[in-house]
Amino acid sequence: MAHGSELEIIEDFYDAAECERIYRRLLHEQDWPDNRYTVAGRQFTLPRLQTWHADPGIRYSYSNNLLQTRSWTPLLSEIRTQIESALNFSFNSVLVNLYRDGNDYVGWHSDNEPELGEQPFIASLTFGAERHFEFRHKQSSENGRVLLRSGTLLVMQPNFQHHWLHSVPIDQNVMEGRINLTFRKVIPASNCFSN
Ligand SMILES: O=C(O)CCC(=O)C(=O)O
Ligand SMILES: [Fe+2]
Repeated sequence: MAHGSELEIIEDFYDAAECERIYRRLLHEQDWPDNRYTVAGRQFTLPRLQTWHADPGIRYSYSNNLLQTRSWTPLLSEIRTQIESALNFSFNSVLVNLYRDGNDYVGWHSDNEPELGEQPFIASLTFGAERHFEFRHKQSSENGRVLLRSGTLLVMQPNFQHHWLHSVPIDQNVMEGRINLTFRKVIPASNCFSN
């Protein structure tokens, strides 16, 4: 595929029994906020539910405009440790998305906020319903999609954010929920603006 090594898909990172256990725990343990937000005086409804967890001192404009920063739950910490040792990389934050059914989605975007630095490396884990993850090149007409099954680890190399947009579109055949975790490394503000 054209995206080559920019996107790596590791199926069965968690087996079916672990996926079931993790999905249930996340669904019930996360204190899901309302998805109606007011930003700059304008109200909008996010087409999914989200929570944002980060190490102390980590600020992220996307989340701070929208979401309060929460501490790591024991389950999220456990998963972080497993992802970090598999990928040999340390993350300091995770965005948790709940797609309640196939009507919930995320529109076209790339995860390239300045706080993620020049080389944003993102690890994404899926639990629950399978959904398509679509991508399209920012300059050319190239595009593609992969089916993300429960337990799949998707690794987005920095160039993926540079060259491609991605989305998880509406799929009206999907009746079940899906929880996606994207582990990120936000550069602390003090380093971001030095020199
Ligand atoms: O749910 C997914 O697979 C992708 C989520 C995503 O793109 C994001 O949180 O930035
Ligand atoms: Fe994303």
